[in-house]
Amino acid sequence: MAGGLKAKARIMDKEALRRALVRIAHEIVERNRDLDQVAFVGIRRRGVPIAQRLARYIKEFEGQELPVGVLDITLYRDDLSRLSEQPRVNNTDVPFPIEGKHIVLCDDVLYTGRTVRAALDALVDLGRPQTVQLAVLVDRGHREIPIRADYVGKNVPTSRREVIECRLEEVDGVDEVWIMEQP
Ligand SMILES: O=P(O)(O)OC[C@H]1O[C@H](OP(=O)(O)OP(=O)(O)O)[C@H](O)[C@@H]1O
Ligand SMILES: O=c1cc[nH]c(=O)[nH]1
Repeated sequence: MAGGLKAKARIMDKEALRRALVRIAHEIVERNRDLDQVAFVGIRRRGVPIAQRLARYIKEFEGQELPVGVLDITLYRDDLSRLSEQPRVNNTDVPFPIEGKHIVLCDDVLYTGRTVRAALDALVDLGRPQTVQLAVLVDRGHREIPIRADYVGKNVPTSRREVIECRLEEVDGVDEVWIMEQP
């Protein structure tokens, strides 16, 4: 649980989370007729299991295995100077050409949009995709730059004092989404 924050409400449980990602997987298939040109890129950390799960669902429905890469955007964040941690070693791992591909960029929460902006910077350093589409589990609003998601698991109106906490089995040992607030 995030330090100093109080749990306010659980807004998604394991089943709701599964249903949201299954729906997004179907939407991706519907929107991308040339599925063999689609690849996933997850933003570390929790965007990675989301990308892996979407690829797994598409394999189950369509029998098609799609590549999954990992983007570590720490060094691209425009608020890097405000982060308390030292910049981490860049753990980006996109082991396929993104040139001409339809890239589905995945993250858990979309808030100001600055993480996604940084991810776009990191992506274009790797090549020139045909399109970049954005999939997020939760869109909580409050954008500070003109970024929007193509696929949204759940739109959650929030106040700025609140924080959305996505917990995923692969990282946190449990699948659920909470609204947290300052005490
Ligand atoms: O739209 P933004 O304002 O950029 O916020 C969204 C980002 O914030 C969180 O990451 P955070 O930097 O908190 O690190 P984490 O992945 O360790 O949770 C979340 O995972 C998103 O990547
Ligand atoms: O509420 C928020 C905002 C940014 N990142 C999160 O994970 N939650």
